[in-house]
Amino acid sequence: MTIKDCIKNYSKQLRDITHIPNKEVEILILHILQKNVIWLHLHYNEEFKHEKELEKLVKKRATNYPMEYITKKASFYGELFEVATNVLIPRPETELLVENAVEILKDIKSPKVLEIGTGSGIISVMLAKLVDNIKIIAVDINDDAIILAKKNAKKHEIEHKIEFIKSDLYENIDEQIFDMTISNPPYIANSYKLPLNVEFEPRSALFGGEVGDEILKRIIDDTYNKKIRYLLCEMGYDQKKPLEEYFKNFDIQKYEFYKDYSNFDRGFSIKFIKGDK
Ligand SMILES: C[S@@+](CC[C@H](N)C(=O)[O-])C[C@H]1O[C@@H](n2cnc3c(N)ncnc32)[C@H](O)[C@@H]1O
Repeated sequence: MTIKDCIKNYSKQLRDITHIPNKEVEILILHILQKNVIWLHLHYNEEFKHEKELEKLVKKRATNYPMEYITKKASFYGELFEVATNVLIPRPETELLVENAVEILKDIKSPKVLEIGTGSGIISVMLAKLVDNIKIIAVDINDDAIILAKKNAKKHEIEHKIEFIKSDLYENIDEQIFDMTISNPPYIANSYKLPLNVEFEPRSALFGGEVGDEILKRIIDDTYNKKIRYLLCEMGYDQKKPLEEYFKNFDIQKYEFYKDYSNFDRGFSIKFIKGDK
């Protein structure tokens, strides 16, 4: 069968799970051949010699298994990152968290940042690439995440700017001064029924407790107690109201919520008044 016929035939099996079945079969073919799109356009009519492998991958994808876990790649902020099973796949809305952080950090000379829940390392790697003289400590409770994040830091040649530590929130971080804590923590309520494709991602990266905002609140408490000036977090679309209420417990100079690309509330930045109450 030619590449063109393979795309036509195998895309039928993906119609129920994606609105771009042809494109996805193309990506799987390119993944098998380790070639790029330009190559594909020049070789559509050639025979495809790896049909068995393609059939296997299409079958897997038809179960809603994420493409990124098959290709082991995801793009974030216009850059390519490695992904791995048992670590959350980067989401485009998290780019807004990075963007907001860069806006604040560009006015701080040699900023020191703590990232909680680094996952694949996308946030810390992008900050390291975009902010001059930055130093970052990035933590996660998941060993696989730490391994992957280190790989991504190396791939982007900024490993000297980030120290990765296995830690439950601030637990293994010794007393030191940070200008900012940034986090995209797990924030979904434990009882929430996940879409099928998300079921393949680690629960520890997604679920934040009975209500969903428990880890977010622990991060707010600890960041305030550590006297860190800025806190930037991603959050669930329905968490603005309860979090705004929670902010009343702290001395805050200013806070702002931001929306995602679909116009849902998606995160916040807090500037604390440093020092004791
Ligand atoms: C929503 S994922 C975010 C991953 C990555 N930063 C991103 O934006 O794609 C949350 C991450 O927090 C980590 N995590 C969950 N609970 C944690 C805790 N108590 N302390 C540190 N990290 C935690 C998870 O392992 C996961 O990697």
